[in-house]
Amino acid sequence: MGLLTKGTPLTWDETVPYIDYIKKHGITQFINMYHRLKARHGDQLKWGDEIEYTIVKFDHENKKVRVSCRAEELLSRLQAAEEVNAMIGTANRFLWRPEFASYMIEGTPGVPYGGLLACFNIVESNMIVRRKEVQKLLKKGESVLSISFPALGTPDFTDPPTKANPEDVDAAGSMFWPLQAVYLGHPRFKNLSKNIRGRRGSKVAINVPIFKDKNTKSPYVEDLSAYGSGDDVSQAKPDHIYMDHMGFGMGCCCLQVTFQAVNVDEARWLYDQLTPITPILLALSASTPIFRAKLADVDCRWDIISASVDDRTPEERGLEPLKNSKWRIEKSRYDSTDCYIYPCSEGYNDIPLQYDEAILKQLLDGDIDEPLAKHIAHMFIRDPHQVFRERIEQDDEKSSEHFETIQYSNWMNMRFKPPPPDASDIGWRVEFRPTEGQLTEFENAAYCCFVVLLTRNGLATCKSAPESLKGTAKCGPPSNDIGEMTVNEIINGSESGFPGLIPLIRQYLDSADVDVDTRCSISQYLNFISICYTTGVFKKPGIGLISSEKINSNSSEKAEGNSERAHAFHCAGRALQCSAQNCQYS
Ligand SMILES: Nc1ncnc2c1ncn2[C@@H]1O[C@H](COP(=O)(O)OP(=O)(O)OP(=O)(O)O)[C@@H](O)[C@H]1O
Ligand SMILES: N[C@@H](CCC(=O)O)C(=O)O
Ligand SMILES: N[C@@H](CS)C(=O)O
Repeated sequence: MGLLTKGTPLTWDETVPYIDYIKKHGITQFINMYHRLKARHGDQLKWGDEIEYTIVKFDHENKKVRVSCRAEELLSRLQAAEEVNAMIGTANRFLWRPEFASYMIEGTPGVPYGGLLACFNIVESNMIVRRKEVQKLLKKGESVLSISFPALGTPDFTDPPTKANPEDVDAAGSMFWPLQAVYLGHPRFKNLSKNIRGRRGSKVAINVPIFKDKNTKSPYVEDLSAYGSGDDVSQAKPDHIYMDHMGFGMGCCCLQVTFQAVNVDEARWLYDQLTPITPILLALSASTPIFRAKLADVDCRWDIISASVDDRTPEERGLEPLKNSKWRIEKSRYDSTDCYIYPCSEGYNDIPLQYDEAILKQLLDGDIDEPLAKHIAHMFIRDPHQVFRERIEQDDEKSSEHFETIQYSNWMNMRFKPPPPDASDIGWRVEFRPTEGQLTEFENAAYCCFVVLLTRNGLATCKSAPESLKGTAKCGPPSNDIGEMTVNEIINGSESGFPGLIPLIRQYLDSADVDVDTRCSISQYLNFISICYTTGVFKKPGIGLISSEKINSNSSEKAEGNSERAHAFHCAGRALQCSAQNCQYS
């Protein structure tokens, strides 16, 4: 959902003179916050899921499904219940927040779950009732999906009807994506897309490999003349599905899980331990094989979102010699993490990190230890895209807004989240972000509980978090105990001796105090993940920490096994059928 403060948003050109100021103060805010909260200890394990939903509308007469752009109206009704609960002092069962698109809403449990294993038994039912809560407000023909809509950006994909206008700067110049499909109830989303375009110097270009069957022409070149011409289509590549707006990525649905750690050290350790799991969960949960109603040769949203917010200049992308930009940047700001942050993980950091020396120095001078300072400095190579005129001057002792504007627009597979400055009951957290939204509550609950259970299980065979960061000298060199395994072996165990994540979780449950009913629910989740067919999607997986370079190569190799997987759709017997032009339920 991101940072939703309000004010008069600056355009990209208006932002430029303030960039250095905002970064400097963002870092000061982080330093102040870190020292104020670093000793915070004893927070309970808490966790919660976030599901992004798409509202659709069926037009049975014309056999067509469109997205229904009613998020703002639905949210005002869903959120009204929160206000009433606040007045009468009752806990919320759910919380509802806006997301990028005008057809999307995000739902979370009203309060985070706690450490009891019995919580695993209410996750799915909370998700079921959460969906019902929305369904109650839907109009005839409307439905709510927790997967990404496959026909985004096709002509006539919205209800009410809208039309893209490449001349509209507010719509970031897209020839497919109408402004009305962006959530306009908060300036964040329109502003981000406009300013990403402003910084990049052109609209974003997303090219996804098309799936080729025997009838697909080779090369496959789409006739885009009905949409635009000249500059509008100049970035479209043959053999690819072309898209040109942030919404094609950010308008996809994901399932995220946030954990609260006992203290900052544990949060940093958890961040590192979960990082190698992220590409595996992305592959397992892959459920986005169709873009602009065309079958793609990838089945995840990841590369599409990554390209959809890629604000790097041509110089930063390596297309032109460096002249005005400071450096080449390897990746978009939505991508995988580049470094571990727990001190004992430092030996695994083998990707050269870019950072501004002055920013790193500011952090080190502010007594932030080196691994954390480098992580923050590396995030701060990105410029802010959401600056409000009234909020430039801030009290750096009290506010963390300049820090958060950059932190919340570094959309990485993991996020390390300091406690909010104004909420004393929330501790240091990490967010697990790669998982794709699934069609059913059962699947969403299964992936969510699986990730949470991994954190209970000492993250499989890994050592538990050392007691204190002061022990860094005893960390020792990086382990060589690394083997190559398929996802199937990682999940279910390998002949080479790795027991597998699911058997390890089962072992843990055998020794834990868990009631029969909860154990039964968890067993079904584990069985589902265990049998969900996985091919050797990764060439270089590992368990525990592996080098950060390997994690990144895993991410880029994720598409390799795709042709062997009939997309994740078979796992749940889904009935959504898509032709080249649109999607329908059979
Ligand atoms: N103290 C807490 N500990 C752990 N999880 C929490 C805590 N408070 C809220 N959550 C859970 O964190 C999730 C996201 O809540 P939060 O308000 O932090 O969102 P956010 O920071 O805006 O999210 P995002 O990073 O996706 O933009 C929800 O699932 C919620 O239940
Ligand atoms: N919709 C985005 C995530 C949005 C966010 O950053 O919360 C996704 O599918 O990853
Ligand atoms: N979830 C995204 C959508 S742009 C954000 O607000 O950061």
